[in-house]
Amino acid sequence: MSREMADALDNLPHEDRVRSRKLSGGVATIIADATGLSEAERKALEDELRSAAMNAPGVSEARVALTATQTARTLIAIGSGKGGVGKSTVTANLAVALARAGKKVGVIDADVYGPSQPTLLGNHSKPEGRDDKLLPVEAHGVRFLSLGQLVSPGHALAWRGPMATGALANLIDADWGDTEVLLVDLPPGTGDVQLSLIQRSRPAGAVIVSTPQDLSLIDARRAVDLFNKTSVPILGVIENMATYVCPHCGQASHPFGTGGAEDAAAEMGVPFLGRLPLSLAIREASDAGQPLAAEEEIFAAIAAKLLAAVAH
Ligand SMILES: Nc1ncnc2c1ncn2[C@@H]1O[C@H](COP(=O)(O)OP(=O)(O)OP(=O)(O)O)[C@@H](O)[C@H]1O
Repeated sequence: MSREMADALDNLPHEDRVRSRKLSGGVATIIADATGLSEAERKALEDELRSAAMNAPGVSEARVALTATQTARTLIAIGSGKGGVGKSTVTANLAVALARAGKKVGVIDADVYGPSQPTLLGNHSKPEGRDDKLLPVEAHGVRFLSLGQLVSPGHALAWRGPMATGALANLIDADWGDTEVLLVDLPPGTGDVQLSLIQRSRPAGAVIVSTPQDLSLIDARRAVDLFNKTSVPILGVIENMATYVCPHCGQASHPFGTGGAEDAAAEMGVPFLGRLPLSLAIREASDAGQPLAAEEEIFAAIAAKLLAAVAH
């Protein structure tokens, strides 16, 4: 290789990202580090390096390889055995708590029966597409995509297997950029839709949300079984709608019992992450799209436990 050629490849753009360069038989091979870049930025980096290399004397072909193209991202599935236990509410609050703890957080709302994250997170805008990929929208420092954004408002979803899986694939393969933790709000239940969604998204772990009473716990056990069957580790169980404190007299009562989910978690040998009260403030904050307006401390503690669980 002549001195001139070597110099030409020495003057590539994005020097800080170029890890190696080689010129052999007219073929330039450049390896660059694309850590943390979005899909569009990666493409721009690749294009600029290729055209700069092609302009170097003696180069007839340029190959550019990008490393670290996948950000190390932890996908966590949030499931429940049955509907209405507050899985979506817990997901939204947990996401914002994780963001406040300094994590780059995304939420995928895969609830085919009732995608509610746009309401819970208070942002009903539609995601745009770039390079054939969806760009998540943002609210409260959390990026999110919802199946609900893909249809017009008020249209019932209840998609069947292949359609749901296909739509979810678009959400998972979206341009999540440097997102570190991605929570997937699964549809309630343990049927085929859930099974294929779990297999498709291959989460690093799962969290089960349950109310404290027996019937809900039987279903929660089924959800645990489903994750065991698919070899997804259970990161823990969250008990929702436990104690109710009367806003007028301050007396605590337990409409759905209390402690049931903690006992069941112990019996199943899975961690217990925390307990949330049945609270008007949580319901009002959810309806208003203001997650963490209520019970911020409990959600922060659960988020910390969850981060510790995925670190192991
Ligand atoms: N701890 C709580 N205290 C008071 N209300 C709650 C609490 N958790 C959830 N809710 C309310 O319960 C209802 C159901 O919650 P949510 O939609 O999160 O449940 P879900 O398990 O995701 O249900 P589905 O999967 O069937 O949509 C909502 O109106 C929500 O505001």
